[in-house]
Amino acid sequence: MASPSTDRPLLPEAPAIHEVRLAVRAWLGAHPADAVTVALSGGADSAALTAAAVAETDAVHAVVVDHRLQSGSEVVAARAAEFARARGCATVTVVGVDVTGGGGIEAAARAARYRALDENRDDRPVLLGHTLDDQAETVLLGLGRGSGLRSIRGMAPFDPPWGRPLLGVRRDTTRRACDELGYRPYEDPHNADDRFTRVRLRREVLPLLEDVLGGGVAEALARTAGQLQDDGHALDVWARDLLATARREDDLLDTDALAAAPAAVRRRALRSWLIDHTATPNETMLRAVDDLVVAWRGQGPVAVGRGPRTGTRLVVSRRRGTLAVEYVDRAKVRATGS
Ligand SMILES: Nc1ncnc2c1ncn2[C@@H]1O[C@H](COP(=O)(O)OP(=O)(O)OP(=O)(O)O)[C@@H](O)[C@H]1O
Repeated sequence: MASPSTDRPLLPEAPAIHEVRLAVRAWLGAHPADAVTVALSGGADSAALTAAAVAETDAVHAVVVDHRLQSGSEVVAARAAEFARARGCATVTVVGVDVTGGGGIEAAARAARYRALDENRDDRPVLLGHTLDDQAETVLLGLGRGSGLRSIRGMAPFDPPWGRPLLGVRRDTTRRACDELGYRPYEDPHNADDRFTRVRLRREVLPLLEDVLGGGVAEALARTAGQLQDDGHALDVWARDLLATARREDDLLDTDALAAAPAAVRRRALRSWLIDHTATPNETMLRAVDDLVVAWRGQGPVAVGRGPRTGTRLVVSRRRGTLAVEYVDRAKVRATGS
C-alpha cells in the first residue's frame, strides 16, 4: 500500500532526506494510492524522490527512460536502475525509446519520455522529481514571455497520472539528500549549457533577482504558482460548466450563452471546445473566435487548424446564433479574409 506510514522513523542525522520524506509523505496523504511508479532519471531530484518514496511506502516501481541520444546513455540508465534496486524498489524497468519527430530534440525527447512512462506505469500514478526551483523557473519564464495563467500557474502537484511531491522542496535539498545517501547523482550536461534559456534563468536571472529583492525569490514565485493553481482550477470548472450550458445538438455552441459569461471563462471554454475538435488555436485565433461571439459584424470563418487533407482548414463560423467548427477548402477561408 503506497499510503504514508507515520510509523516509519525519520533519520534525524539526515536532515535533507528527512525533508524529502516529509514532502513525499504529505503527497501520499493527499493522494492515496495502492502503489506508485517513480520516474527516475538518475539525477539528484528523482534519486532523492525514489529513496524517500521507498522509505515511505512498500510499493514503489521505478521506471528509467533511456533516450539513447548520447553515447553511454545505457550506462547512465543502468546506474540509475542499480540505485533503484539498491534502495529497494519493488520493480525496476529500463525503457529504451526512439526520439523522433519535429519541434526540436528536447521537445521530442520529452514527448517520448512521457509516452514511455505512461505505457509502463501499470495504472499507478507516476511521481516526477520537479522541485520548487523548477516551479519558480516555470513561473518566471511564463511571466517574461507574457503567457497566460495556464503557463504561469506552473505545474500541478497532481495532474493525473503525474504526481509532483517535491514542488515545495529546494533543488539544493535533493542534492544534499543524495550526499546523505552516498549517491553521486547524474549531471545532465544540458543543465550546464548556457544556450538553454532555462539554464541562463537559473544561473544568471534568479541570483540577480535574489540580490535585488533580498532573497526568497524562488519561494515567492512558487507561492505565486500555488495561488494561481487555485484560481486556474476555479476558472477551469466554470469553463466546463459554461460549455455544458452552451452546447447544442451537433456540438454547436450557443453564442448568447457564451456572451453572458465573463471573458476569462468564455475564452477558456472556447479553447477547450476547439482542442476537443483537434484545433491548435494560438492567442490570435482564440481572440478572433471570441470576436465571433462578442464583436459580431458578419465576419467570415476563422481558421483554427489544419484539415485532414492538403488544402483544407479547420475553421469556426457563426451561423444563426451558434458557433460551428468544420473543415473547408483553404481558398474559401482566404476568400472570406479570415
Ligand atoms: N530519463 C528519464 N527517465 C525517467 N524519468 C525521467 C527522465 N528524465 C526526467 N525524468 C523525470 O522527469 C522529472 C523532470 O525532469 P526534467 O526537469 O529533466 O524534465 P523536463 O524536461 O523539465 O520535464 P517537464 O516537461 O515535465 O518539465 C525528473 O525529476 C524525473 O522524475
